[in-house]
Amino acid sequence: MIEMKGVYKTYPNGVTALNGIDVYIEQGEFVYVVGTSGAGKSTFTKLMFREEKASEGSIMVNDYDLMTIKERNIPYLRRNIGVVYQDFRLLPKLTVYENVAFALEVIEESPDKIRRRVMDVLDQVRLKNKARFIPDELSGGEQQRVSIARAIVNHPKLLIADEPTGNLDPDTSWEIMHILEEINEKGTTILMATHNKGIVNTLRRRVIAIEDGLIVRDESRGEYDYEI
Ligand SMILES: Nc1ncnc2c1ncn2[C@@H]1O[C@H](COP(=O)(O)OP(=O)(O)OP(=O)(O)O)[C@@H](O)[C@H]1O
Repeated sequence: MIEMKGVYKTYPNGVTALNGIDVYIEQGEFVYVVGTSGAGKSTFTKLMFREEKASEGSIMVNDYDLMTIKERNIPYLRRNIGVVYQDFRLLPKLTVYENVAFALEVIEESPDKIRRRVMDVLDQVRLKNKARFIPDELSGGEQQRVSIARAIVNHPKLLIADEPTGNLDPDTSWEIMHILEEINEKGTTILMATHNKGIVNTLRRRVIAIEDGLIVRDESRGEYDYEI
């Protein structure tokens, strides 16, 4: 569950990226966040895992109050949130297996549990056969699937994807979308910032449009509605 009320974000350089956001997202929803470049989409998503802190307003994510959360509790908030980026952000010297296991090792799961869970999740993104490869030996779509596996290995309630298909060709982008849909069907909330008109207009879901730091449109089964 995500709830924002009267949320403003002004960066230290004086740029106001969010201008009074009110939104409620239920557990299990699939939401696209659309808007022109610089509209505030990334800022909106970054507030949810406390990558950035709001300047004003209230934000609740999975029962955490993000305005009052203590620094030492932020890692616990983040255990329930997976994040996927346009540029994958894998560790280049680690194998596929190690990139995914890393997220569990830092929370000190037992080796047995780690092995089982990593192979399960690699199976889910159809990369079990490439567990020993390093990122450079994979295609862009495969790298993005590793980054999705890493994001969901801990069973997060929320998966944030910031332009996950931005660096991929159309076929590969659809592959990624089908995986995100499967993850959503298992109950994970998905929040996806995107410029991909074809995907938004085909795979109809809730669309939140942001312009100049404000939500200007919020429709279930909405449209992309921009030229780019
Ligand atoms: N760390 C930062 N410091 C200062 N200003 C920032 C910072 N991050 C973003 N901004 C500014 O905040 C505004 C919103 O940026 P944001 O990245 O949220 O937009 P966006 O909608 O995600 O854009 P894009 O589609 O290009 O990724 C822009 O004017 C941007 O320059």
